[in-house]
Amino acid sequence: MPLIPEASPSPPLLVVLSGPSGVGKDAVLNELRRLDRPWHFAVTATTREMRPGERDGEDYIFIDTDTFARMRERDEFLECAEVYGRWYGVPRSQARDALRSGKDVFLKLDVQGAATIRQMAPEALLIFLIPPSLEDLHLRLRGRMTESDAELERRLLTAEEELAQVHHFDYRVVNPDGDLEQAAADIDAIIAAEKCRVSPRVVQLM
Ligand SMILES: Nc1ncnc2c1ncn2[C@@H]1O[C@H](COP(=O)(O)OP(=O)(O)OP(=O)(O)O)[C@@H](O)[C@H]1O
Ligand SMILES: Nc1nc2c(ncn2[C@@H]2O[C@H](COP(=O)(O)O)[C@@H](O)[C@H]2O)c(=O)[nH]1
Repeated sequence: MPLIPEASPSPPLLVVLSGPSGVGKDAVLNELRRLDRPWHFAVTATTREMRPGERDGEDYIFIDTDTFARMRERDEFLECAEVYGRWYGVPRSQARDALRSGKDVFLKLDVQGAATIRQMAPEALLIFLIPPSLEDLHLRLRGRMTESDAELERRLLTAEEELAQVHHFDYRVVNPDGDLEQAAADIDAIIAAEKCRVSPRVVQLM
């Protein structure tokens, strides 16, 4: 009798979407939401100010520095880091509960955050989003009009350092100019391929 291959659903993935500031992580994540897959998009807590058009609890959970520090002391963050002088952290319960319910979980992190997750959960799937060129990245960040000139300069300098870290990731996806659908389709395809692995990634979070 021929063997029947293992056909049970593969375990949920912990997907980190990283890349330099302004490359389009949020824009691509919004595109991915539209695909309506069984995915949970973690909402990060931050101490930075809300930008015009942002919604508390949807784009970020906006909290003050004392509240963040208390949550950090109580070990309530799966990962947290100071980025550009503000604190950002993924609430642990959010990621854990979604994984337990069988959903793949997306985290949007800077490169240092991706490295922390790799150490903590080596089976996490790390995707690095890159711009078609540095010039495109500059134009996107400038065009967003959310940073002062000094802050813009700081983010662009950091971006060059971060782009050199691409080899720490499992996949790199280009976010082509004016074609978010392509970037989202590439990520969707990566996840579909991961679901077909003979030895699937198994993520265990504390
Ligand atoms: N494929 C694209 N083509 C053209 N513009 C884009 C594309 N993707 C994103 N943008 C624009 O680039 C700007 C930065 O995008 P976004 O805020 O999503 O970046 P981000 O990587 O999430 O940044 P940050 O890390 O600072 O949160 C936005 O104005 C967005 O509309
Ligand atoms: N390490 C982490 N980095 C995070 C997290 N949430 C967001 N970020 C990164 O911060 C910068 C700035 O974001 P902005 O919204 O203020 O422009 C960007 O690179 C994000 O990827 C997190 O929970 N941990």
